[in-house]
Amino acid sequence: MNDQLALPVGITLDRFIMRNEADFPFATGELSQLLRDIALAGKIVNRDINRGGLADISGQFGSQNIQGEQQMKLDVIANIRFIRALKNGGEVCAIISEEDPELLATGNNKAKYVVAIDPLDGSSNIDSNVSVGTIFSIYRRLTPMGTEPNINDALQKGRMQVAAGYILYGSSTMLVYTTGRGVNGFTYDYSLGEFFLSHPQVKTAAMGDTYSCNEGNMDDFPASIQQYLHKCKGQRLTGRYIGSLVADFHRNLLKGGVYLYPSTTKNPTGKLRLLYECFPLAFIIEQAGGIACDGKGRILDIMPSSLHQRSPLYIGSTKMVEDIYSLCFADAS
Ligand SMILES: O=P(O)(O)OC[C@H]1O[C@](O)(COP(=O)(O)O)[C@@H](O)[C@@H]1O
Ligand SMILES: [Mg+2]
Ligand SMILES: [Mg+2]
Repeated sequence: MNDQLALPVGITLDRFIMRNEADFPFATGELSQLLRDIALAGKIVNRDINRGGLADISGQFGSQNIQGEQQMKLDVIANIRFIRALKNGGEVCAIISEEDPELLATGNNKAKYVVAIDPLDGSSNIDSNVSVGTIFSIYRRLTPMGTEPNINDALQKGRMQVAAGYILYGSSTMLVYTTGRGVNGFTYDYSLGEFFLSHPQVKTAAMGDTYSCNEGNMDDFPASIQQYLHKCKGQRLTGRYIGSLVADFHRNLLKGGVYLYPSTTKNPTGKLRLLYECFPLAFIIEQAGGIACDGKGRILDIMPSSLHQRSPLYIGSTKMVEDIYSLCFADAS
């Protein structure tokens, strides 16, 4: 009997986390518990998103976030769910969220970790039933345990992340993360309420045939990027742009490709935010064998100076990002 067809393969997220804990000699279980807290909040938000078209949670919330963006109801709901799960979990002393202007101290001053989070990525797609996501990044605090956390705990280089990941709410729901030992993907089985390992040790191709970019802004892009996009067309590469960073990133991660969000006149320093969009995805792509840069250097080497700092982002298959980088470099010199 071919049991491949009969039983779901892969171990549960919980068991995987436990096994991986053994890789860290000084592990105390706090990071494992924090990952479980995030997965639980993800399941709850997944349920909310599945109901996304129903009147009570669709549409705008009626307020703006610090980025000047209209908040969708699901932005606010997802933000509340994740902040509650992180506070109640007890492993996090401070949170940086796209939806909150300031650093949020959780009151767990004995806690070791700081989390930066984009509770709902792809907000412009929420009401049209297109894939959206959640992006998270985890650091060890710099201030002593037991004291009040402060902004320095949040303003660390991307290289200092101890873990990062995203949840993709798409045709299936997936959790993809790294703790610096490769990238693993888990698919949610609704009938069992469990995430199962479905994509072990994900590696991205050095060269892909897909580029993702909002070409509507083409005339605003730096000359080097316009040159690169013309080159992509010349090579008959495929243009794919969902408009949800997590979804575009995930496709390119699995199939090879590059995602570009350059600076524009509207966003001269880029649109995407370093702490809870660029840094976590850069950590994942580097663990999967790809790279991420801002046109001047590696994203993970940037030292942030503000919580909601933006950056241009070029991320994906190594050969494609290196191509962009050398054009940007030539343009700058
Ligand atoms: O509409 P644009 O300018 O192409 O921007 C789309 C990009 O902005 C984002 O929606 C920004 O993220 P949020 O939805 O979390 O604000 C990305 O997901 C997406 O890739
Ligand atoms: Mg986002
Ligand atoms: Mg968002």
